[in-house]
Amino acid sequence: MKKYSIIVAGGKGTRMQSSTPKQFMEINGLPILMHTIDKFKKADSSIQIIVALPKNEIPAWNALVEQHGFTTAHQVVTGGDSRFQSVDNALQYIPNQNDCLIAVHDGVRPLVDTSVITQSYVDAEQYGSAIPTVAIKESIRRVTEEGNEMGNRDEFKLVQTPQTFRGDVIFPAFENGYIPSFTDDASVAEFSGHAMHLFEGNYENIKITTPEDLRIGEALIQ
Ligand SMILES: Nc1ccn([C@@H]2O[C@H](COP(=O)(O)OP(=O)(O)OP(=O)(O)O)[C@@H](O)[C@H]2O)c(=O)n1
Ligand SMILES: C[C@](O)(CO)[C@H](O)COP(=O)(O)O
Repeated sequence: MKKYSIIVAGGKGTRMQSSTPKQFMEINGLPILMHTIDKFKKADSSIQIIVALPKNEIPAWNALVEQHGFTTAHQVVTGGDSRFQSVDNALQYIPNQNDCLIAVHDGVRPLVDTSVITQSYVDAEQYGSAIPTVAIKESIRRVTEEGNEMGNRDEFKLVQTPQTFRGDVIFPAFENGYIPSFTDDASVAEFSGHAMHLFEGNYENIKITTPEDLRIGEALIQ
């Protein structure tokens, strides 16, 4: 089956509180988004990469590609107002809806392990979906109206990306439309009636969201 990757980088990075979109911020001299794109190329050079960017940031991205001599092949598409919309826009650029595997990955997760990318395609072909998760290491507490109470961490997993799907699962799910409680692609696919297949992610695969995450990224990226 043909493999695609939709790398979503259409956000504003509000929580990073930086004038530069966080996906363009540099770690070890290279924009985060380029580190992320290169992980997919390294995992499997046959993967067709689609990158969703805010419309007004596309010229800046093109300038960065030029500046860094970035040659990894990718198709740039316009993102949307929500992550859902950015994925949905990118899906329109994939022709053979039923005969493909599509990994959706956050542009700001450059620390994904290539073995996790590879595994996600293998598992998605077999199960229809492949969602990387890791166990919670800390204790958790449930916030209630009265205060808070202990929670059972064995009932939860932390969810990462790439979230990978067969075309026959992801396309109909996104056609059902958006509801505000969707936080990822697994929730979209689950809402359309599919059970999600989980597999082991890698702990380093953090989502660079707030300034301290940048320091972790700097320490871990080779
Ligand atoms: N309309 C949107 C919103 C988010 N994303 C992407 O989804 C990923 C995860 O989102 P998040 O970390 O929340 O990024 P931002 O939305 O940019 O950050 P914030 O919520 O702090 O504004 C990021 O790669 C982001 O660029 C996207 O493609 N389109
Ligand atoms: C998709 C995701 O990274 C999985 O953990 C996460 O749900 C994105 O959340 P955000 O609030 O849109 O960053």
